[in-house]
Amino acid sequence: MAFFTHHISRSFSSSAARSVVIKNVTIIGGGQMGAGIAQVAASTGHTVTLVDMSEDILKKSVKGIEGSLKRVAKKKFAEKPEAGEEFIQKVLQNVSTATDPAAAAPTSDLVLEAIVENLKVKQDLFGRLDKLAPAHTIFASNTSSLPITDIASSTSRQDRFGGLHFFNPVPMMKLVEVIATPATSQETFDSLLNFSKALGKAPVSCKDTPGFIVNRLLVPYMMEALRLHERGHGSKEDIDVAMKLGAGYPMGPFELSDYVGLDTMKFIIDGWSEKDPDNPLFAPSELLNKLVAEGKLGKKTGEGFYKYK
Ligand SMILES: C[C@H](O)CC(=O)SCCNC(=O)CCNC(=O)[C@H](O)C(C)(C)COP(=O)(O)OP(=O)(O)OC[C@H]1O[C@@H](n2cnc3c(N)ncnc32)[C@H](O)[C@@H]1OP(=O)(O)O
Ligand SMILES: NC(=O)c1ccc[n+]([C@@H]2O[C@H](COP(=O)([O-])OP(=O)(O)OC[C@H]3O[C@@H](n4cnc5c(N)ncnc54)[C@H](O)[C@@H]3O)[C@@H](O)[C@H]2O)c1
Repeated sequence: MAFFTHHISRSFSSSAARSVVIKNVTIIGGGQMGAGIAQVAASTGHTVTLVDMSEDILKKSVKGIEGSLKRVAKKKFAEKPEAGEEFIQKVLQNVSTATDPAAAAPTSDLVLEAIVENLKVKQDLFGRLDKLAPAHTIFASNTSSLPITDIASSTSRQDRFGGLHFFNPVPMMKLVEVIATPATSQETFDSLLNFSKALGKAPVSCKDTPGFIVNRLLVPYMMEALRLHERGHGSKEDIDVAMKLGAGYPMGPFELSDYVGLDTMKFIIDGWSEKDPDNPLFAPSELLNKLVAEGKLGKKTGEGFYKYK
């Protein structure tokens, strides 16, 4: 517990009494992250509406949630498969889907966005949501790299807007970065923090700076691995083995890039490079650009640096 208090302390006094208790959640974007967050929120007793652009995508999202729940249940209820099946059905009952945010936003305590990593698209979405959601509803973004302040600027509720940055795969990764902008109220921050804890996650507090904590360190490292390979200084297989066995990472940088999604990697590095073109840590990679142009986006499309069946 000391861990939380140490990391979460902020510079102004707490007024948690007035923070919103988050029960009904709308998650926009049913991709790897949105589906994972929906799963964890539903597993911890929240009512979730998952929103994406088509019924087909949503069917795939729910199938993914079911598959992941089976993996969780296999371990959690190893001795009692019937209890595992009951758990899966109970969790799935907490998840409904919609192709229009208007279906759920009016009754949501929290609207969390996990759509494509594009500022304009995120701003348009929140601008529209601002008119649909009641005053108490908190908005949050799962962005990897964009300033929360910029995303929030399309709404009239900057005080009820923050960042909630989850990690892939959401059911397994314990960390959530909770981001307050200078305009985020203490009540909103407390609500997001308490929500993260209710999901069983370990939250840390981050300033609204590019990449927050993890990505500011992790993405330059992953890009540096690409550049090392591009210079001919190591095969991707050897670099992956080296970082797993020599540095204790669970995945090598190429495996992890494929896992994150090469489109997301490119969005992140292009955005940072545009803002800080002289920073060599943000220099683009021709190999990454080529793979993305070919639609090889990593595990989610079946091929990236490696092939997946
Ligand atoms: C860019 C963004 O903004 C920020 C980010 O997210 S950066 C990315 C952060 N993520 C990481 O760094 C992930 C690094 N990788 C890992 O931690 C591990 O490789 C891993 C947890 C993904 C998988 O573990 P690993 O032991 O390597 O592989 P694997 O044998 O497939 O999985 C072990 C168990 O984990 C569990 N598991 C893995 N993925 C799961 C999922 N999606 N759902 C449920 N359970 C899962 C399962 O119980 C699995 O056992 P099973 O195969 O019997 O079902
Ligand atoms: N992949 C990661 O490791 C990771 C980790 C943390 C945060 N993020 C961030 O989370 C967000 C989503 O990433 P992802 O990996 O889940 O991407 P993804 O490509 O797997 O999924 C994105 C989903 O959003 C949907 N979508 C796009 N625009 C939409 C809109 N206007 N309305 C509704 N749905 C829309 C797409 O159809 C797709 O299903 C990005 O901002 C990314 O930077 C990614």
